[in-house]
Amino acid sequence: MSLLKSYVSRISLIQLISVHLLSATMIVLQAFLIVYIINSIFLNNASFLDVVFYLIGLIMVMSLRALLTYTSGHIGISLAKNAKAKLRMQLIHHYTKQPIELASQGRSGSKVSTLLNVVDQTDAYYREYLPQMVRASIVPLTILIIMFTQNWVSGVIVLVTAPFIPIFMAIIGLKTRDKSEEQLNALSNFSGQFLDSVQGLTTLSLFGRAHNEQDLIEKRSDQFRDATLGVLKVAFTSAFMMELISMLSIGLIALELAVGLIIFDSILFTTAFFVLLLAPEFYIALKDLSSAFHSGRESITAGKKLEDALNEQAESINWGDQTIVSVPPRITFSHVTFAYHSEPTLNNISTTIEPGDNVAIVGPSGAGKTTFLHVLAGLLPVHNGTIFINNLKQYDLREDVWFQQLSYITQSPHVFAGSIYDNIAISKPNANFDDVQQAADLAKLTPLINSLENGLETVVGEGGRGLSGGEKQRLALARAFLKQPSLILFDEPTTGLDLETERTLNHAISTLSENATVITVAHRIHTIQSADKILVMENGELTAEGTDEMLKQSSETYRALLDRRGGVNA
Ligand SMILES: Nc1ncnc2c1ncn2[C@@H]1O[C@H](COP(=O)(O)OP(=O)(O)OP(=O)(O)O)[C@@H](O)[C@H]1O
Repeated sequence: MSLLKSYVSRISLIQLISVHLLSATMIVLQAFLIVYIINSIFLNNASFLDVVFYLIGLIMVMSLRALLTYTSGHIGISLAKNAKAKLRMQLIHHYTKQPIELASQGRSGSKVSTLLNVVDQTDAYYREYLPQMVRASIVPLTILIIMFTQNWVSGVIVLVTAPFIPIFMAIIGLKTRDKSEEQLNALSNFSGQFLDSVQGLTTLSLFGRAHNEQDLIEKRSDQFRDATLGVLKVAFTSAFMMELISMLSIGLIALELAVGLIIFDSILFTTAFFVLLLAPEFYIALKDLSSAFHSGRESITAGKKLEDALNEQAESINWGDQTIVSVPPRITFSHVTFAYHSEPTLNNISTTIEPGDNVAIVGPSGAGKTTFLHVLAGLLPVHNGTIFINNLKQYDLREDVWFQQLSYITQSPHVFAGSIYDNIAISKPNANFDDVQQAADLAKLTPLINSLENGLETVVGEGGRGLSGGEKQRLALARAFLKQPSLILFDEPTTGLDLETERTLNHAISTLSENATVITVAHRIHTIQSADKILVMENGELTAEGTDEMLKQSSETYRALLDRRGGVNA
């Protein structure tokens, strides 16, 4: 609730209050003019000319009322538009700021659903709930005061019956809160299931599970339909109850007025008529509030969900404002520890990597090699200890300065939906066409590009042409050639690449390493043995480091690793 409220500006609130104060005045004026005109024509036998000014006045009041209703709606719509845009920006900012450990936890489908559907559900709060709340706190009160001044008995009837509407609203509100939470969860599950299934369709088909997944999607879709119908059921019951209460109340007022007018002769016709015209206006304002309250409840639930999503916190890195003076930098790990959960994944790691070094990280699966690269890259925060870059604490550096120095070639580089050109240029936004072409050439992408009808402009990624594992690696290399980083982190593909791609990779990395430090999670004997320094990791610890020659003598684990790769005597 407070999140949604925080997007309501004071100016919009003042505008809404002014519009509804004016609107309340118009309602009273309209009833007065109708009573006056009818009384003049039917009881005082006035001519058309006698009342023509009042008629013009009535038309103007009615038009103004319509204009005020439109203005109130317009304020609500622009409030909703601005708030939704800000909410989406806040969410995107939050998601992009999340360290990869948190980013990889949540399902993408549910995040997409939060960003699109849940934000959309807040719409009703600004468009209906808020304007109606303002209206309901001004219009009924004004009418009630006027009624008391005219005929206190009618005022008392309204005062006694009116609380039933908020009481019902509160009961229904409690019921809809659970129902709309149910509906939002069902929608989020449905979206998550659908996106995950589409993304994993190949795997599912290979395991013959596509039909099971289809059934699951159908089940989730049914759950969402049932939850929606549940919400609608409550909404219809609520509308029926509101209608009943207001009809009975207006009937009661009419009866009381009729008794006063006909039997006791204690009330004037004009007063009775005036009160009778105002009574429905009183209940209309409350009924509108009740239906707005219903949509508002859904929005408030959505707001809570958004608040939860925004409050989902993981330790993030607070970067400083220092720059790197000399590149490639000297990198020093001093007692660095990192844990995804309770057990440390990197445990008390200390080592120094000299500028221009070619370092290989080896170790059994799950030893923490990739995590080492993530932590050094600044994608995961160090929990204990410090990484020094040229004697400066890493986090004292400016974030953009640090990432400017870095290229990280993962095992499966991401290909964005866009042209090959855009996918390469992403690493250096101000690059010109020749730079991009040269980078593609150095990464040996040119034969592929030349074989395509649209060349560098060929659309790849989602909605475009697919790329093979080797082609993705070359694309990542082209990004690195374009960027010319001073530090290259490379997670060597474990899957067998064809000889040509492997040769290209070797050649490209050695060209890039002429002006950069290269740290590779290495799987191939050649990479390991040609490294200046090898780090041996086991269970998150750095158990040995040195050259191939040194480690063959001193490290049992290293010998075993080489042995398994058939390279102990290489
Ligand atoms: N996002 C994550 N959340 C929780 N635990 C994780 C996460 N990523 C990795 N781990 C765990 O951390 C440990 C180290 O993983 P890491 O990927 O760094 O190992 P690795 O040495 O690179 O393994 P491999 O050679 O198989 O790629 C593993 O036990 C892994 O299960």
